[in-house]
Amino acid sequence: MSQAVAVLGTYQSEFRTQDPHHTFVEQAQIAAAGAYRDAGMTPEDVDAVVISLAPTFFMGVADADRWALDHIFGAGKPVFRVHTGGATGGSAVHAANTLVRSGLARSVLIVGAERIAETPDAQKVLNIIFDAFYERDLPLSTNTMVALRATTYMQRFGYDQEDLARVVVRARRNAMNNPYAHLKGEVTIADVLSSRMIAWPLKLFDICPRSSGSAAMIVGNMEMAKRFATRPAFVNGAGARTDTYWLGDRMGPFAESDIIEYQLIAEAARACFAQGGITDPLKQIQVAEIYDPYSINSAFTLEQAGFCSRGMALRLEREGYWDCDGGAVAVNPSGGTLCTNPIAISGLVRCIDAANQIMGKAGAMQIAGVRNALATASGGSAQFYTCTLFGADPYHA
Ligand SMILES: CC(=O)CC(=O)SCCNC(=O)CCNC(=O)[C@H](O)C(C)(C)COP(=O)(O)OP(=O)(O)OC[C@H]1O[C@@H](n2cnc3c(N)ncnc32)[C@H](O)[C@@H]1OP(=O)(O)O
Repeated sequence: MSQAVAVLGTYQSEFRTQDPHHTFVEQAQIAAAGAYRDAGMTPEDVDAVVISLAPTFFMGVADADRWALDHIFGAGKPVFRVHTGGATGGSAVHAANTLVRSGLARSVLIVGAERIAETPDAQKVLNIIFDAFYERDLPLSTNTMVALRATTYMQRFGYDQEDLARVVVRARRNAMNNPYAHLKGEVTIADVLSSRMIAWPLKLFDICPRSSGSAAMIVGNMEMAKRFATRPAFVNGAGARTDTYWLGDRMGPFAESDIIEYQLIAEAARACFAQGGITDPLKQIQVAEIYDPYSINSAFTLEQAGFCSRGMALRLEREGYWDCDGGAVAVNPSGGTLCTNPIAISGLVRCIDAANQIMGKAGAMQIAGVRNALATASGGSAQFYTCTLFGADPYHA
């Protein structure tokens, strides 16, 4: 029988544009030590390490995971590096979950760090994730790619830039309660609409910043949970799906999936919810930490994951459906990826914020009575999707 998997400790740093006082390995070590401290554990209590690390170009060192290994207490243990673009942190949690659930490890440290803003123009680096022959010269970047998706979605469902702006206003307001958030503050719809145009319809405030910082989580089996945790969160579902590399095969009448609406996240969510006993996400999930690097992204994910029907998320936003105070589901009490995006660990931070809600450790972000919390991630230009469900009790499907 598979083992129940519990979150035993978490750590995240404050996020900012640059962190000139620490190297990448120092950031990673601070996070690992922080998670050990939080769990009351030492490195000897952990059997394996998963490193959450997206493109290493941003660190200026090839294979920065190797550089960090000694500093995160990884030497002498099995170590796995995971990389699925923006979904990296979600996939890293899934890898650790698999190691513990299968009985191969009693407990696993997941750790990573990011310093994307040290690259003068991150979009030039992000451009090389696209196919060299057919796509790269278009020219695509994450900003233009998502703008393409946003334009089509808005046209399909009749939305305007104000609908996008409303998401930003909620995210920045929520982030006021998050001591670790990069961008926060009370901004108005007018502020968002008048911010600098980057790629129509996305303006500066519709787009995530480039964030530096680090994060870590320790997961363990029931025996470790009894030793080290008084109120653990349980990893009750881990669903993931991967799309083809080729953008052209995800568009048009003959496409097998729809890149515009993040169709594959529906399958990832279905698999995740089936494992965790969720049949009606809107009724059973109290907090959703959605990976939303752009104001448009949470709409795709909420719809595909079954919180509302297609094309409805931004209409429900107008009615406060996703608000922390009085909404149907508290979406991104942390402010989400729109306020903080350290790509290599953004998915991990979503998981930490969701798990902390279950463990009652979310501080000023805490939502009352959380029994189930969802964390999502997407990356590699919408090629990889992960959904992770945390619960207050272990669930056996
Ligand atoms: C879905 C996936 O596949 C995976 C993904 O996650 S896709 C997203 C990946 N991330 C990105 O593509 C990064 C997107 N962001 C950017 O490209 C840039 O931040 C930007 C074009 C929006 C702005 O660039 P810029 O003006 O050169 O800003 P940058 O040099 O980063 O930062 C300068 C200042 O602006 C601030 N800033 C950056 N982005 C901001 C934003 N969106 N709103 C408000 N302020 C912002 C920074 O905090 C910084 O202020 P401080 O110096 O006080 O720290």
